[in-house]
Amino acid sequence: MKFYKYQGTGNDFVMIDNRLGEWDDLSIENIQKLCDRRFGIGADGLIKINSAKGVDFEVDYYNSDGSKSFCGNGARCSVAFAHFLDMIEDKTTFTAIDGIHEAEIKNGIVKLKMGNVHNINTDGNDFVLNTGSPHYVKYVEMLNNYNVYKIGNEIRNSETYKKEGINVNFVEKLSDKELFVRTYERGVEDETYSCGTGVTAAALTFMKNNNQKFVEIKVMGGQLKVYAEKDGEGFKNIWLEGPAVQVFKGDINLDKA
Ligand SMILES: N[C@H](CCC[C@H](N)C(=O)O)C(=O)O
Repeated sequence: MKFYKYQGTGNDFVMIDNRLGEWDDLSIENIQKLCDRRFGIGADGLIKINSAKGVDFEVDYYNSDGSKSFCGNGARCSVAFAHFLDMIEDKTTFTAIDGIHEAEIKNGIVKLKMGNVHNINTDGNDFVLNTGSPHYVKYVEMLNNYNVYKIGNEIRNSETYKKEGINVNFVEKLSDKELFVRTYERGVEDETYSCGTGVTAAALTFMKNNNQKFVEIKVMGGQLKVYAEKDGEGFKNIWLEGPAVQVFKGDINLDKA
């Protein structure tokens, strides 16, 4: 199997050009093996780029445990991959598990339009919302020293959330214009260096209390930007912007993975 390895602010993916459907039957066990950081290629997730009617392509995302979801950073990397394959120029429309997305790419920076968010719920002093995947958002102090794995794992597996699972984001306000976000990701079952839908969720919980339309987000793997407009209790015209990089390419014999 020919693969490409991409990363978006440290959230990393095995990327496969599946436009001919050669890997439609890729098993969950094989996806887990390919994502394994000791016995496989190693990644937070695997993405198949499929052909799709009426749009440029389909982004078919799997977490490293084989579960499916929408992935913001993965979608951004998919746009960079499609551009690399000369499937698109600087603008695209594609489909994913949560619906149709527009995106733009310029000099390796991908700007992805996220789905609208109709409401932000609360759980105690914390927030719960869906930005294409489900997110829990908790504001904390001194995030650098915070036990993201322990607390994130506890919330993700709590009575309320354990059935469907939820991504758990910890947020520290650095200034009126910048947040620091660390995320425990469902389906990876660990902290990742960046979570696109997660930083979007964090940004919206921040913007709901002020009139900003832009937030800079520091993540473990770099910097992301989120733009959004208030729309009643929710937000519309939400964009996630940041780098997407092809790290290497290769061939792997699935039988031996
Ligand atoms: N683990 C997430 C999907 C990937 C989200 C994250 N990698 C992103 O960039 O949005 C979930 O199961 O909902």
